Amino acid sequence: MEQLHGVAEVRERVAQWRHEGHTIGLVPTMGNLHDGHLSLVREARRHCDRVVVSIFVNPTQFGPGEDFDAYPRTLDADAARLREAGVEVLFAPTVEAMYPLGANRTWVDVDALGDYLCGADRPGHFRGVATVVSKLFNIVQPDVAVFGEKDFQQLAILRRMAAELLFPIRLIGAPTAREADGLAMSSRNGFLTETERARAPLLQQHLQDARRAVEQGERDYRALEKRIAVSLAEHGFDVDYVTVANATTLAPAASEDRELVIAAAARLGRPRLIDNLTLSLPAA
Ligand SMILES: Nc1ncnc2c1ncn2[C@@H]1O[C@H](COP(=O)(O)OP(=O)(O)OP(=O)(O)O)[C@@H](O)[C@H]1O
Ligand SMILES: CC(C)(CO)[C@@H](O)C(=O)[O-]
Ligand code: BAL
Repeated sequence: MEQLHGVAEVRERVAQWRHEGHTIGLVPTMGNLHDGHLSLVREARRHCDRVVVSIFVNPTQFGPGEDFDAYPRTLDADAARLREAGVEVLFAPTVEAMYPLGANRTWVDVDALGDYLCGADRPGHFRGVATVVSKLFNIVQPDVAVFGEKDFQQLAILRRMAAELLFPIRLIGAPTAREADGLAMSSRNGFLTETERARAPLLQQHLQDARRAVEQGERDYRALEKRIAVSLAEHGFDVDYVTVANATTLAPAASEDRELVIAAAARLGRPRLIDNLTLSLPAA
């Protein structure tokens, strides 16, 4: 596995691969890799014969007071895992490489989809994500890019961005990898204390309770969201949101919507955890 830090080096390697007739998959990450990330690598491998994983803790998607400085940076351990997984290139750029003119003035901002869920609590977050992913797409120019469904809103925004900006890249969503007790894997789980870690699967369990209620006919989604949020708070979560949303628009679901996503974000001690479930209701 090659470890590249410069934009020009990556472009050169990709040009060589193209010349040799290879297909290229990209898996963008912020590092501190876990089995969820490796499942994205395996998915990329299913579609392409050359895989690039990027590791970049992108400053423009963190708001003031968020954990940019504290975000775990474990490049050597990550590189070892990727080498073992058979990845061809690890692209780990510096901030200067990704933002060559300093403070960024060119932004990719996807309207509307960013207004809900995490977008409401993290203003500017998805603008930072869409901008940096555009830069990565521009550098690597992959055939396929793989993202996790754990970040459901991110995936929806990036799909829209790729379609509207005419990136000739197929975006693939990969299912959320979970610990044995159902907790969605996340780099930030490492910040949980032992007691918090034992409680953390309750987030997923509450989403399953909500899904069961909807399957059994509950259509007062606002009341359901409130019930779930109150119960999470009683279990020690500091809830940002619990939302039953339209899976396409991400707006709060109406009773006639059929494709739903039930999503939540809540702080448990230090980290903010997110999770979601999707649900298709039969035509009314
Ligand atoms: N449990 C998981 N299963 C599948 N994909 C995941 C999982 N966790 C993260 N991903 C995906 O990996 C990619 C990189 O995410 P990232 O590096 O932010 O990891 P993370 O563990 O989500 O970190 P954090 O939650 O602390 O931001 C994203 O596409 C994300 O959706
Ligand atoms: C897609 C991404 C790598 C962009 O920085 C990040 O938002 C993430 O890790 O999900
Ligand atoms: N996986 C989401 C990236 C972030 O929380 O900034």
